[in-house]
Amino acid sequence: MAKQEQPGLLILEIGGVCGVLEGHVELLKKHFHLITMNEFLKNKERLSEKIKSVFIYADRPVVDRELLQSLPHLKVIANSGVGVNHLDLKLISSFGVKVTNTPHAVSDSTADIGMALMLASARRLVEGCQIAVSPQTERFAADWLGDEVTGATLGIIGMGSIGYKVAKRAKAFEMKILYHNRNQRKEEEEQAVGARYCEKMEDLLQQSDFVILVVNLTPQTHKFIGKRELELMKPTATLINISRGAVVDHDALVEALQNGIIKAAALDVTYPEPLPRDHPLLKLKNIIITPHIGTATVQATRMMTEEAVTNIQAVLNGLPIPSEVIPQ
Ligand SMILES: O=CC(=O)O
Repeated sequence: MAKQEQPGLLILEIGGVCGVLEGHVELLKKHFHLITMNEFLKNKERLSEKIKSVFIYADRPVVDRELLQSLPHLKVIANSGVGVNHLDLKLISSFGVKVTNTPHAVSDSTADIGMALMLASARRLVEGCQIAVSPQTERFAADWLGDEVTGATLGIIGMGSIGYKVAKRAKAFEMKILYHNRNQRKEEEEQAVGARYCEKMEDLLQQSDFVILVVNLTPQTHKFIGKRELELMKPTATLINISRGAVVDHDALVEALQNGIIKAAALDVTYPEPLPRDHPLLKLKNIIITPHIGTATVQATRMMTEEAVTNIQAVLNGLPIPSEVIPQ
C-alpha cells in the first residue's frame, strides 16, 4: 500500500530563522510534512497546491492577502500563543480559512509572569539585585522598604483563562480580588476565588493597590488605559501589563510615573517591542520591563505546539475545533 502523504504545513519564519524551537520541529514532523517559508518561496508553483495549514510561532510573521492568494487549499492558520492581534481575522476568514490559538497552553506561565512582576515591583527586587552586586554598597539603607502584597487589593482587568489563573494565585497570597470584564460576569470563578465583580472599571481602578491587565488587544482595548484611567488609580498603586503593549497609552504612562500619579509599573509587553533605546520609559526608576516572556517556558512552548497540532488536525479532519478564534 502506498504510504499516505502527510499534509503540508507551512512554517512561517522570523527573519530567516525558523520560528519554531528545534525540539518542537520533531513533534510537528510526526504529523506533517514541514515546509519553511524559504522553501516555499523558492518552489511556490510546486508547493502552493500542497499546503493546507500554516503554523505561526510568536506574533511576528505577517499573513497578508498575497500569501493567502498563493495557498488555494489552505484550511487553517494555527497560531502558537493566545494573542492574535497580528492577524487580520476578517481577511483570513474571507478566504474560508480558520484561525486557531492555544489559550490552555499559555495560561499558567503567563499568570506566573504577572505574579512575578507584581512581587518584583512590590519588593523592589530589581533594585535589590543591583544593590547586592554593587561594589559601592555594603548594606541597603534602613529606610529602603518595599510593600507586601498580602492583604493588598488586586484589580484584574479581563477575567479570561489567564485572569482567572492570576486570581487563583492571588488568593493563595491572601489578596483581596476585584475584577472587571467587558463582556460578562464570571460568577463561578468569582465564587471559587472570592473575587468581587466591578461592573464599572472606574471602581476597580480607584480601589486597587495593584491593577493587572489581562485583556486581548482589539480596536476596543487599544489604549484602554490612558491618562484618565491612570488618574483614577491610587498614587500608591502599581500597574502591571501582561496583555499587549498597545493596551496602555505609553505617553500617559510616562507622565503618570514621572509625576507620581501612580507609584510604579511592571510591564511584560510594550509598544513597540523592544522599545527604542531612548524611550522615556527606559529612563524611569519606578518601572520594571521584561521582554514579553509570559510564555517563555519549556512547558508552555511545548504545550503550545501540541495544542496547535490538535487544532490543525481537528480542522483537517472536520472535527470540533478545540480553540477556534472567531472574527468579531
Ligand atoms: O503573548 C503571548 C501569547 O499571545 O500567547
